[in-house]
Amino acid sequence: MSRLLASVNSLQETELVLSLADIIDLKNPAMGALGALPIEVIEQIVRYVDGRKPISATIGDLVMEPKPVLAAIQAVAATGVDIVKVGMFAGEQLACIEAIKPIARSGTKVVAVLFADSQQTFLPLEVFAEAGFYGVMQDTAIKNGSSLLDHQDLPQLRAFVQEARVNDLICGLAGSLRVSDIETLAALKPDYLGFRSALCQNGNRTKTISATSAAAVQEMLFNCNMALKGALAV
Ligand SMILES: O=C[C@H](O)COP(=O)(O)O
Repeated sequence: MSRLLASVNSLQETELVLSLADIIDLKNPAMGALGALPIEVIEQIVRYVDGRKPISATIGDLVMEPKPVLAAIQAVAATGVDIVKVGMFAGEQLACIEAIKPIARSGTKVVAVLFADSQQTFLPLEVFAEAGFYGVMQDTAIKNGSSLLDHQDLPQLRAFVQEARVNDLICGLAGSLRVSDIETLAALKPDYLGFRSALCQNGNRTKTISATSAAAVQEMLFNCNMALKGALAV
């Protein structure tokens, strides 16, 4: 079953999705694909959620330089979130992975976010597994309405999910996903599907979350999971 990751930017939005989402993802969409929220806001939401759902949080759209990336991960992890999401933006990716390795291997759950719309070739996922990362996800860096499926075809995404599984990495798919993409992507059985745009008013990720849109996403994913479960049982 694929779980629902919902990206929120405030306590109010957290309240709105708490019962619908499986993972509460904290980010500031106005500051980029993985825009970071202020540490105080993350702390406030961690206190409010109080363990009822797992929480992930982003460190911002940072150029890959070991020192600032590591410092940002440590600051976000110290808030008590369960998972820290780190975008594999341009820069010294391998040096950053090496710098993250000691904290990832000693228990900080780090998820590497790979960008399907970037020109860079993905590193083999075993690099992240070897460094102790908790998981990997695909997302899009440029939020112009084009979705993950505009950049990766199904065989590529299926191979990504399988490669993650073989390497014991939690695997997520996101990138301006629409309700109509859910059936196709849930069939690949990633651990979670991530949403922001589809939850918001008019599908605009910088607007606030609409309860109706969030419910529609949750209902579709629930129905697809149930159908897949039924198909397995037959
Ligand atoms: O982690 C998931 C993202 O927040 C997805 O955002 P998006 O649907 O606007 O691309």
